[in-house]
Parts: sequence; C-alpha cells; structure tokens
Amino acid sequence: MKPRYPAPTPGLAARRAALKLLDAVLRRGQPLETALHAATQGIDKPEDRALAHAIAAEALRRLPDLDALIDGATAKILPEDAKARSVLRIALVQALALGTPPHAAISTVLPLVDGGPKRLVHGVFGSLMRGGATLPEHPALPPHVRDRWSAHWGDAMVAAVSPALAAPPPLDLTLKDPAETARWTDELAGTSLAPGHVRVADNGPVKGLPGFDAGAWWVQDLAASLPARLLGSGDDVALDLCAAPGGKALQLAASGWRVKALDRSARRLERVAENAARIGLPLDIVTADALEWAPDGPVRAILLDAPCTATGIFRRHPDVLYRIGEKEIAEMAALQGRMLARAVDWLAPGGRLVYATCSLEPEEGENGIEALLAARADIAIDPVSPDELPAGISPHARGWVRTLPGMLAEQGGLDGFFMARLIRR
Ligand SMILES: C[S@@+](CC[C@H](N)C(=O)[O-])C[C@H]1O[C@@H](n2cnc3c(N)ncnc32)[C@H](O)[C@@H]1O
Repeated sequence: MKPRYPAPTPGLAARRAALKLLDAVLRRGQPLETALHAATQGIDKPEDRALAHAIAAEALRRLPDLDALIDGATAKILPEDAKARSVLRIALVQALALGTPPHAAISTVLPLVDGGPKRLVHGVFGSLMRGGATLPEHPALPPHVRDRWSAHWGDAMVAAVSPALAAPPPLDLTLKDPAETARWTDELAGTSLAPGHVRVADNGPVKGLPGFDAGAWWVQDLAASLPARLLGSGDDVALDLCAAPGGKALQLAASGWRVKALDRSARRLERVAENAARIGLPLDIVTADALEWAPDGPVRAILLDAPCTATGIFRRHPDVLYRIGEKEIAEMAALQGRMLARAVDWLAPGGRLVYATCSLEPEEGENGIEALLAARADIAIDPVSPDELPAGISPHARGWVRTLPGMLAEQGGLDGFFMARLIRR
C-alpha cells in the first residue's frame, strides 16, 4: 500500500533550520546564536542542530561569493530576500565548502521550495556544478563592511580580514595558574603566546581536552585575555561590571583580586557560576544593571568589558557582518559612554579602570575614550607598556591597545579588540 504521507527526506530538517537561521540574521537582524534555539526546535539530534548551525554560519562567511555565483547563473537577478536565493546559498555552500556531495546538497533543499521555483533552483545549481563552480580561497567581505573598515583602518587591514574569515580560528585557553604555562603547553600539544596562554591547533570537543575536568583552564581568545592582564594583581575588591560568561572575572580572581562579578543577565550569570565552580575560584556574583547599581564606596580596580557590536569576533560570529551598521554602532557607543561615565566616578584617587570592547569600530573604542578624556579632567590614560603585551602586539602611541586582523596572522591571528587603562588623578 502506498504510504499516506511521503517519508521525510533525511537531513531536510537541518536544511530547513539553516534556512530559518539565514532569514533570522539577514531579514530580522538577529544574532545567529540567539536564533538557533527557535530555528532548531523539534530537531532532536544534536548533530542535526550542529549541521544547521554549520551550514548557516558557512553561508554567512561566504555570502558575497555565493551570491556572485548565483547572479552569474541567473538570467534575471533574484531579489535579495527571495527564498530561491537562500535555498541556492544553502545548497551551494554545502557542495562547495562543506564537502556535501552535490546530489545530496540539492536533493535536501529542493523540498524547501515546494510550490515555488523548484526548476529554477535545480537548473541554476546544476549549471553551476557542471561549469565547475568554485569559491575563492579567501571569502569576499560585504561591500558596506569592506568600505567602513577600509576607511577606519586602511586597505591592509581589510586584506587581512578575508584570510581570517576563511579558516576557523584556533582554540585559545587561559590557564588558572600562569606558572604552569610550560606544563600545559606540553600536555595540550599547543603553543603559548603569553604567560598563562595556550593555543591549541586541534579544535575537537573542549571537554575532552586534558585539564578540563581539573579546572586548569578556560576558553578565551588571546585578545580577550589582555584587558584583565592590564589590571595586574591585587588583593583588594575589583569590580567586573559586565562579567558574563566570566573569562575576565576568573582571570582577576586568579590574580588575587576579590572579584564582584556583576551582570544584568541572570541567565548568563549561571554560566559564570558554573565556570567558577569548575575552575575553583571564588567570585561574588551580583545580578544588577550597571546603569542602576552602585558600589558602597570608592574602588581601586574596575573592569568595564562593555556590551558592544562584537564586530571584532567576526571569525566566530560571521553574522555581525550583516547585522551591524551605523545605527547599531551609534546606539552601542551611546550606551558605552553612559556606562563609562558612571564607572569612572566610582574610582578611588589613583584607582584604575580598564575599558574594553570586542569591536572593530572606533566609535566603540578610541572615540569613546577621547570623548571621556575631553569631558573629565580627573581621568587620564595610564599607558600600556610594550612588555605588558604578547610579542607582535604593541600599544598605540596614545597608550591604549588596538588588536586588528592581520596581527599574529602566522600564529593563527586573534580577535579585534580595543582596550584602554584609565587612572583617576
Ligand atoms: C562583552 S560581554 C562580557 C564578557 C565577559 N566580560 C567575559 O570576559 O566573559 C558583555 C556583558 O555585558 C552585559 N551587560 C549588558 N548591559 C549591561 C548592563 N547595563 N549592566 C550590566 N551588564 C550588562 C551582558 O549581559 C553581557 O554579559
């Protein structure tokens, strides 16, 4: 007897979820990670959810190149938001970048255009495959990002972004005890670019690596480990005003500080508590909005790792290349300005505040600090000296630190960050 309903195409659910993810990022401006839960609802197997994420992330990494192929193979340019375009992006990225056999790549997406231009999708995909289509070794950047970053940082920086986007970033670990750097570099078969840092080439499951269960380290990009280093060690109270998921708060605690780890997100603070328990370091966790909360008295050390557009972590989160524009940058810069103005007021005379963002936008870094300095005669930059930084990264002449794509490229690069250490006179 003929089945009443056709059997579901194996792998279709993951492709449908990938389509929803692309839609969430490109049309609704949602972060990929935020959209993941809703897009993969009803998918039981973790490997199918991971596949959906991998397809969408790779499609975002390769979007301008995929679109150039599609546009070169269609007589009439498909609208930017046409479902057929997104379905073709998903099929092509699997066949050309993820190693999916072309027949599987197309047969698992065609049901997604049921009742739509199935023949067109099939025809465009087939003609591209027959024509030997390939993707360039280094992905092209979307024009609006290329122009923005080229205006701020120059063409050499932009040229360094594409290779950085092509390869998955290495896994960086921060050690609880920097004195054990040689031991863990050896046990993890990694390389170390700074005391307390190990870079691991093999990107396998983190929980399986030596030292995870023992709480010897946590995952943290090398650039992200620099701001807490700039506060040095101490045994006083240190405020970490935007603490979750906790990498920098743990660094401060490991350096002896009594850390008040504040964040407004109770859910994200659960991760902080889990991480602190695994590592075995004490943190005083406070759920509060830094724009409303205030400490009891002046403090000597503050870390403000402010919420930002996160364009500096494009290697891990390529959705920032499509979600972030001038409006988002201006909104974040305004929020950061308010947080910074409030936080410097809490500093004791001689106290230090490290301000950091994982953004490649000067509005969220250099410009914000210059505006603060112009408004506050009692605040100055406490310049970072070269010996506080890993070899290959130098402080800016103004005393702050800017990491850019292209730095340490031969060793695997690092995230884009801005950090400045301020002192209250
Ligand atoms: C860049 S992340 C912090 C990363 C963290 N410092 C680390 O090293 O793991 C920014 C954090 O700021 C928090 N946040 C955003 N607005 C806030 C506010 N008004 N008050 C407190 N935390 C806030 C977010 O919940 C987010 O966890």
